[in-house]
Amino acid sequence: MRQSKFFMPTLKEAPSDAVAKSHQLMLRGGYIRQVTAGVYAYLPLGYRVLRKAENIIEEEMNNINVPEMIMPHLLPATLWQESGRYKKYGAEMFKLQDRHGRESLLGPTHEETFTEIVAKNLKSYKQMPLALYQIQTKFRDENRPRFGLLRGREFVMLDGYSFAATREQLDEQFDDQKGAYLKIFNRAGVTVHPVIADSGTMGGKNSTEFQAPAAIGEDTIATNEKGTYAANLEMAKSIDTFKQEPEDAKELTKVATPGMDTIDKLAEFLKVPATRIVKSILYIADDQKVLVLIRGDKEINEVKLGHVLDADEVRTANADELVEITGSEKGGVGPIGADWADKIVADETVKDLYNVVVGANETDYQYQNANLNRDFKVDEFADIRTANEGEPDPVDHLPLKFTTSIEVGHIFKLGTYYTKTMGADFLDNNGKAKPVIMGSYGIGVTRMLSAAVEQHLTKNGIAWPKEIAPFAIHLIQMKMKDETQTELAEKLEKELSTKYDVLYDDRNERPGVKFNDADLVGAPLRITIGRKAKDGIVEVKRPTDEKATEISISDLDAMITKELG
Ligand SMILES: O=C(C[C@@H]1CCCCN1)Cn1cnc2cc(Cl)c(F)cc2c1=O
Ligand SMILES: [Mg+2]
Repeated sequence: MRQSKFFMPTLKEAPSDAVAKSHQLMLRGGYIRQVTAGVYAYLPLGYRVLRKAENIIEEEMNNINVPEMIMPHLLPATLWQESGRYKKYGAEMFKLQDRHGRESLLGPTHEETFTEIVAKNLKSYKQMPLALYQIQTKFRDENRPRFGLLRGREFVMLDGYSFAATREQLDEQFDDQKGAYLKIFNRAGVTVHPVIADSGTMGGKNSTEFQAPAAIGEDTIATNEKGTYAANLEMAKSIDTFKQEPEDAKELTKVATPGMDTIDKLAEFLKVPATRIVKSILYIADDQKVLVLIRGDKEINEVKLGHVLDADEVRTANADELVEITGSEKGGVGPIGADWADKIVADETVKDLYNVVVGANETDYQYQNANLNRDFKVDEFADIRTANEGEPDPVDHLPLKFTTSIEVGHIFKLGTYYTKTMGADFLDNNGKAKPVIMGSYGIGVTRMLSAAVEQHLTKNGIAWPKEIAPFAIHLIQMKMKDETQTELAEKLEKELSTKYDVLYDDRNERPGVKFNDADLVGAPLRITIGRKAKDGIVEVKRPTDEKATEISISDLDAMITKELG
């Protein structure tokens, strides 16, 4: 490809609102251009990378016998009303009306569509297990699109769906997909950890996320050094190492603690450790008042709490509700005499405590020497705490390490939620009607490209992993008027193009411009044809090399084969 013909508008500086490095580089390198908030055009350089990633996906899906298809982007609301999800997603769903006033939407994901078009056509167990996938543009009206392709409002997703007659078949399909995903990320040069993840509103208990470590990531994962435990912090479990020596129950006493509205202040004021304080937070779960207790040195994990409460909406009571319901402001709420609570849920760490401090349900008053069962009850104990870095993991009891990461994939064992609500039954081998069992699987393809850049930054640009690099070889000629250089450059372009994607920088630009642009293209191998062409010498450089090295033409092929395969 001649660079003089390759539309690649580079920028010296990225716009100030681009904060993520991958966003800055994709703008500066002319990979993408924003059309409107969170919506991008993929220019030739960006599109080449996108197509390479999609090709890897197509090969790996082929390898597990999962055929590709594509669903419409424009969907009827009726489909989502049938599954009961139309009203569940608010502003994030792109809704529109067609000319006949029919409610429609731009697909944010396609569980309903695959249930309608595929699951409803599977009448016999003999037709399963079956899986299909698409690489398709999704629309989600993110409130704050940011970081370029990391969080856009229109993005490319690989989404696949599996259909099974039995749980065992689903388990197998899930493992096949997980294996294929690990190969896809590996070939795309994106380091990922498969982690235990929250299934959110998708039903089913556990799902697996593929998390790519990167400083810009919005997620945190907890892993141990042996790699035998990895979970999204929303779900991570840790062993509580604190043990309080048993004590005789002392007399319950009420104490004034004016202005002590944080655990640290309270601990200081009463001269007790935070582990002798039990925090009480009032939650409104759907319409239930749930008092949640946790030891003073721990934090409530609201995703875990949500699983325990099994409610659609879980939120903390606001200041007014707090006073109205409990009679106390924040910090003074407690479990003693809390008859207003529909339920009292406590983290497991509250169980083996003696003579603790709890709110007296009166602003600025606490009880000391409160004891479980004598002074207050707990309806349910559960792990609702956020794990802390350094605490032992639940598998090998090794210290948990936290890593900031980007969610680039998420796979779910959906079960029968969609097929039950939308009526996709099949006849099993006993002729009994049963709902098809589904799985759904996804990779954020455009997000994955940004993750690849975040993981392969160089001082002045990108070091693309070779399988998704926009070009494998970047030929740079120093002086376009030099006949010898042109002759060699054109010879190399012709020969190398038979085996590799070659970008030949034939522009009349100064060397500095050419090299700066080459840093942004980030091809695994840069070959410079300059003064020494007449001696049969060129320079080669990888994006991660500090500087170029000279090599004679006769050694070039062997070096390229070693470098690029
Ligand atoms: O998309 C998934 C689950 C899996 C992920 C892998 C590929 C198949 N889908 C979860 N999710 C996320 N955001 C959404 C936003 C809107 Cl507006 C919506 F209507 C639905 C969803 C939604 O269902
Ligand atoms: Mg997810």
